[in-house]
Amino acid sequence: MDDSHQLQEIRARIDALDEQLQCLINERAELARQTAQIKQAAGLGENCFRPEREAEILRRVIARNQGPLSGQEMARLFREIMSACLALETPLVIAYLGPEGTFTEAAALKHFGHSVKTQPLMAIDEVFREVEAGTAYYGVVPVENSTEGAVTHTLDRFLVSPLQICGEVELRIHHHLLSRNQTIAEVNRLYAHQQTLAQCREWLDAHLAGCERIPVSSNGEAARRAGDESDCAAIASDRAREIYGLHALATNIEDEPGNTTRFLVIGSQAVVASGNDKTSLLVSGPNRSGLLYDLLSPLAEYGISMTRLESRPSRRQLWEYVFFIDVEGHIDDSNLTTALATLKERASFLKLLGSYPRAVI
Ligand SMILES: O=C(O)C(=O)C[C@]1(C(=O)O)C=C[C@@H](O)C=C1
Repeated sequence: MDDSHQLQEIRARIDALDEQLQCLINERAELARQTAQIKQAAGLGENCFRPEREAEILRRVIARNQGPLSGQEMARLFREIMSACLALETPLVIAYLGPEGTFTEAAALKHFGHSVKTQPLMAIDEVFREVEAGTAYYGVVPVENSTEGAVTHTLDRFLVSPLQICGEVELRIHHHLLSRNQTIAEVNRLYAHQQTLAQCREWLDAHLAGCERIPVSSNGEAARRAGDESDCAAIASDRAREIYGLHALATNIEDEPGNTTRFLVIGSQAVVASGNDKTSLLVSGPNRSGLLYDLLSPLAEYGISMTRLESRPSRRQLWEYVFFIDVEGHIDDSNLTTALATLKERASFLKLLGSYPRAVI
């Protein structure tokens, strides 16, 4: 049956708009290329990625959006346009905790868009090393989960690394039970990252009580094994299911429906203020009564909101701790600069891990 006249008319208007959009996107790409030439001529380095500028653009897209597409959806489209524009300037290499199909890969692509070159590595430590060596411009590593708390490997690595935090990514985590088999009854062994096993504990106790649970380095690795071996399953993402050709025996098996993981973008670049930023610090002092109070009170005094506090063994002295603190604001904000000067006088060790834009998408 022929398409109606009305349908043809609407499609003609869509075609005309697509043509305009395509011209406008290319015009934008040409301008982005010019910004790269200016930055390079001014000796601002070969890395043209500007986290603060991207965050400002994405926030503006969301603020002015009128629908029917949602602000987040529109921001994701602009995220990809900027990613393609940047790829014309510098092909960014992003190292992440792999293998392919991990949530860290999804976080890296959410933050940088799909026009970057991703480099999967098998351990958090390797991601830090690759960025420290300059082989990758940035790295993406998990830092905390809303159900299970801190990723201690990442925190501990900041004690010795010269890298800065250049950004954060938040990702809703959905876990699926994946296998080559068609039924749960055929599954005798289960692979997943230790944190994932913990995030699905109640579901596993109810549905796979007798099954051996084997922690592995990542959910991507778990899915890879489930693709190679019979009578086993993995807990991993939908992307891992696609990559390793597995069946979903059960979907969304995480115990907490709001399960979210926060990732950090690490690099060697100090990021300029974007207008809505966070700053991360590492601080410690000799154990004494009131130490933590003394370290935190300058923040309260200067009206700085703390979004996170985590303690870890200092690894220098028994029962001495370092505190990882996230606050709102940028290090160039005068109240934060003053508060940190006071804090520094009271601490034996203070390291600024970086100021960076709050996650936008
Ligand atoms: O404004 C710049 O400095 C650009 O390089 C352009 C642009 C963009 O596409 O808008 C591209 C990459 C940067 O990360 C930020 C913005």
